[in-house]
Amino acid sequence: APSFYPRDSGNGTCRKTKVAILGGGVAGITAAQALTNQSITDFLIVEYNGDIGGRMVHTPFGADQAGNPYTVELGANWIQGLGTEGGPENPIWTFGKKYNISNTYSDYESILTYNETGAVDFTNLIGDFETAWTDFEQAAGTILTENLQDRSFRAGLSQAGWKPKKNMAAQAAEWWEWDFETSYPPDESSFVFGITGYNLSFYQFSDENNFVTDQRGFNHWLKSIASTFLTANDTRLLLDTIVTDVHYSDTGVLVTTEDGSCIEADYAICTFSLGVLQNDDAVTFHPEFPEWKDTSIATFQIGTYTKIFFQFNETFWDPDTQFFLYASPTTRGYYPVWQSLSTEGFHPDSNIIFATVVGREAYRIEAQSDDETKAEALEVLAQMFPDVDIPEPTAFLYPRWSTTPWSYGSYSNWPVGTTLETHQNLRANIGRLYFAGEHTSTEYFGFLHGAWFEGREAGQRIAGVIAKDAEYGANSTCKNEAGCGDHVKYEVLHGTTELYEYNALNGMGADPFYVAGS
Ligand SMILES: Cc1cc2nc3c(=O)[nH]c(=O)nc-3n(C[C@H](O)[C@H](O)[C@H](O)COP(=O)(O)OP(=O)(O)OC[C@H]3O[C@@H](n4cnc5c(N)ncnc54)[C@H](O)[C@@H]3O)c2cc1C
Repeated sequence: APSFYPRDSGNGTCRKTKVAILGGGVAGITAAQALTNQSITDFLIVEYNGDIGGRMVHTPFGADQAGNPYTVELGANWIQGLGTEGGPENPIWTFGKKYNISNTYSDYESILTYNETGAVDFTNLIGDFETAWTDFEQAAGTILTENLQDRSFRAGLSQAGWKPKKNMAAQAAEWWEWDFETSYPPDESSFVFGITGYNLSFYQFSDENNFVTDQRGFNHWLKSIASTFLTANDTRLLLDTIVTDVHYSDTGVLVTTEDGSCIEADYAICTFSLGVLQNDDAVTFHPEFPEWKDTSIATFQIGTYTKIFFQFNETFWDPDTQFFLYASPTTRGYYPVWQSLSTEGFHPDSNIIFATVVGREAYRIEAQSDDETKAEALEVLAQMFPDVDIPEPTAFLYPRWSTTPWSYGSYSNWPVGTTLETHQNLRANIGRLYFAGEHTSTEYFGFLHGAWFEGREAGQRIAGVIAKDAEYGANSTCKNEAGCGDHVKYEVLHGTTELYEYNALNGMGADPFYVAGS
């Protein structure tokens, strides 16, 4: 073994495999499927939790009339951008249909607005924001085409005439349109890549978002896919196994786990979240990452998106409305969106509603106790519904994504002034260590489908290079659009992204210029 490998601690030797897949979320399972499809069955999936699915995770909550709990999603909940007849389709939508995942169209027009005095209609501001969107998306297109400097989403908005300033209703409308999706404020988000990301999911596929209500859990589709190539107690799936160290080189990868065992692999695919990669206490990589990789990990952002669930003994809000938007008089993003599940198509008569907070408010709320959060949220409901004597919830819970040790955040976002080169360095392999996950997706970062495409890409790249090395070799076809084996990477980063760089080698195989209705 290479000299940097730690000596075997026990009397045994490390378990050996061709490909170690680190993480059993969407990217990990899709990578395993891609390997299987190319006849590479010698792999191991190493997963922290007792189940696969990663950030697509559910929990029992509250009780129905028969006393059985509902299933609610703590992480991913929507299929975002479905697809059109004959057009490209979001793979999550394809599998959702295939495995009969129950879901309901999220009607963003089904919204009532509130402030601290109760119901007040400021839906016109949502309309104003959307009018500005059609203007500023053109400006982003110009920046992209002419290789100009990126700016903040805030700057883009302002130049299109959208200036919410201290108007808290306008701030709430803006939060609803932007932060709710990206979990970052416009001030901290890239203008150009905010627009390309939006276009590639919502113009390329479709502008529909369908909310999953399946009582088997959203991840049922992923488990169904896994069951096509993993047997019931497949010894290639190592659950409840925490990776602590990864030693990598040009010849192999050694993975050590908390229980003291180790895996020696020819290749590895690390699908850990950007939050895990950024956290010094999570997993240690040996040698330390080179400057180009380290810079990209430090540059991109991982947000926090927190859903706070309540069950009451009655539905005191309008049961026919899906969304309730609240404008706090003092704090942007303070319990801003409430979503009813006690509504036709969801879980009618369940008396369940949940609030969503993101970013700094999410950090604040995740750091406080359940009781503190419950009291704040009930006070907001009392302002929204002044005629209602708000009852104590019969069930209450929320996850703490910002401190979850296998995720450290919810999903990634691109900050101001990033380039495709910076992001490509997040994707690129170092020696035999490859990376995949929602955060490595140039086209669909933040989404389940981003993780799906990137997992497949990593599996195909490795399968391709193994086939070449096996020397059936020179003529074997590389089943990967962007090539097999090593990714492109950039030791020196340029200030902007040239138009020709929008290509599959940099993860942008699709056209970033999708426009509404295309
Ligand atoms: C609150 C929230 C809401 C979201 N909403 C949506 C949505 O509505 N629609 C949508 O498309 N996307 C949504 N997303 C994003 C979506 O969940 C992710 O893009 C996707 O699940 C990421 O998959 P992945 O395979 O890249 O990463 P992960 O799912 O994080 O998989 C990585 C795996 O690695 C494991 N792991 C981590 N550390 C270790 C370790 N040390 N040892 C062993 N294993 C380890 C983890 O347990 C995990 O299973 C949401 C995410 C969150 C958190």
